[in-house]
Amino acid sequence: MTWAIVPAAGRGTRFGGDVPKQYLEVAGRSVLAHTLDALASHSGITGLVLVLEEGAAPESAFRADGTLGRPCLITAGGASRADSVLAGLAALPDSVRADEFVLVHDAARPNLAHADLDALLERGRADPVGAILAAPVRDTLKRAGDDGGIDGTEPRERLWRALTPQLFRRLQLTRALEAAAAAGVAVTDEAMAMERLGARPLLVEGADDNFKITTPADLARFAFELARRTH
Ligand SMILES: Nc1ccn([C@@H]2O[C@H](COP(=O)(O)OP(=O)(O)OP(=O)(O)O)[C@@H](O)[C@H]2O)c(=O)n1
Ligand SMILES: C[C@](O)(CO)[C@H](O)COP(=O)(O)O
Repeated sequence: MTWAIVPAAGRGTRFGGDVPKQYLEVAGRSVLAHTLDALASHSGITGLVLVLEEGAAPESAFRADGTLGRPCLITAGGASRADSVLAGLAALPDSVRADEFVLVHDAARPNLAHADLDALLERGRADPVGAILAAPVRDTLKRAGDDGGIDGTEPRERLWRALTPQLFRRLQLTRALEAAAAAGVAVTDEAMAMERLGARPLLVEGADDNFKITTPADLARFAFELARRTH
């Protein structure tokens, strides 16, 4: 069984608007509530650590009536996603051993399928280091010039898009994130912090529709995907 850390302390600046995107509603529930349910409804998840912006009201985040059916601890995040993940790691119960795998999943990725979680947990736990869900790049990649013209085409062989959840051992991930912070390196995912220390986490292919809600178009896409799945 695995604890899940859910970084949800972002402001959603690229999305725009006054309400951070994780609190916007789709089908009557917040994006965050959909994400928490996707995790809490999986039998392999022991509990969740929800990382919210300092001072955020948990009740505004999700149904606070305990209907998740799993322990859900709440802690304050930090200025960066990495800071928030470190806060989530520190908030895990003492019962979560240093060598125990924990997973980190973006609150902004509500469309997580249990089949992907199954694959990550099974293959990640069998790896010495851990694993991440990822999707192979399938489009041609262009490098842009300052004038908006194409400077060139980048080789896409063996390029993958990192998704979440990402699965690593509690102490190893904590130390990797702390080392990156101490070196002044802004890591954009957990794997990057591990890679810096020479680790080679396993890539586990995940569904393309486990996308991150970053812009309004992504929210509309999630609403469509949810309607398609539930009707
Ligand atoms: N200081 C931060 C920044 C981000 N996140 C979380 O990390 C996830 C992925 O980050 P992103 O999509 O970049 O969210 P925001 O930082 O809110 O978006 P933006 O960069 O557009 O402001 C989100 O669930 C977000 O809430 C966090 O917990 N703490
Ligand atoms: C962790 C992540 O979702 C993997 O793709 C991504 O790096 C988050 O980046 P963001 O800029 O914090 O959204």
